Amino acid sequence: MLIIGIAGGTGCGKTTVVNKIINELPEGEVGVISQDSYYKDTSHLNYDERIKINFDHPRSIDFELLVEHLKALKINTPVNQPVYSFVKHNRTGDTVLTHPRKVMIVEGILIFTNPELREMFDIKLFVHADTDERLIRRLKRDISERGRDLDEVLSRYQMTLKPMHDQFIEPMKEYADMIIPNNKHNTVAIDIVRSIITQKL
Ligand SMILES: Nc1ncnc2c1ncn2[C@@H]1O[C@H](COP(=O)(O)OP(=O)(O)O)[C@@H](O)[C@H]1O
Ligand SMILES: Nc1ccn([C@@H]2O[C@H](COP(=O)(O)O)[C@@H](O)[C@H]2O)c(=O)n1
Repeated sequence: MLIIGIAGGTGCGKTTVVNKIINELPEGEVGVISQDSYYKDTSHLNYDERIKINFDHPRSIDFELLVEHLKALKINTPVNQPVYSFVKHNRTGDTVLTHPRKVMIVEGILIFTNPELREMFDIKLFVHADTDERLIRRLKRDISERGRDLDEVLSRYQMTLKPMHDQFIEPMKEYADMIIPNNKHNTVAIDIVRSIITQKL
């Protein structure tokens, strides 16, 4: 199994890049695990307590479960990926049965911060988009898809997102094998990654 890690700040385009990579590959050959599915369970908290969580800090992620799942997939065992709700700030209780594939892509803002997980990646990619571009994209996406409003996005940005990005995410570029510039849609980089995957299939 080839395991590819794709990191980068919120709104840089990780999900978009992954979808473009897999869209033109044979179905069933490449699997995806999203770090977002592994936000810790917050059922013990009420909604007002949940919205105060710093979701840009590594401690908000259940890395133990993520590593356990990736190890299971490596030995050909399917896993139940949790489903996460950005509206409720919690896991929904549903899971998605995820089968092992020849190539597994793991994507998420903080995936290179955990040494055990980082060591599991055969290839590490970092998607870069400028800070202002990412904020604009995040605003539009969170308002249209994640049940947020302007104030929510901007206050989260100032209070936690930006400081955590500077402290934990940007320094992870150091570990990347390749940085994908994504201020504009980058078809060349996507073709390169797709051809690396195709060689493995
Ligand atoms: N290169 C790009 N140019 C313009 N918009 C983009 C680009 N890449 C992604 N987007 C848009 O930005 C938003 C965030 O992208 P997404 O892939 O969800 O980012 P991430 O997974 O890194 O948070 C989405 O609405 C997506 O359509
Ligand atoms: N309940 C939550 C959980 C996470 N976030 C934000 O999601 C961002 C990471 O996801 P991307 O798809 O954008 O990479 C991260 O910056 C968290 O602030 C949230 O808003 N609410």
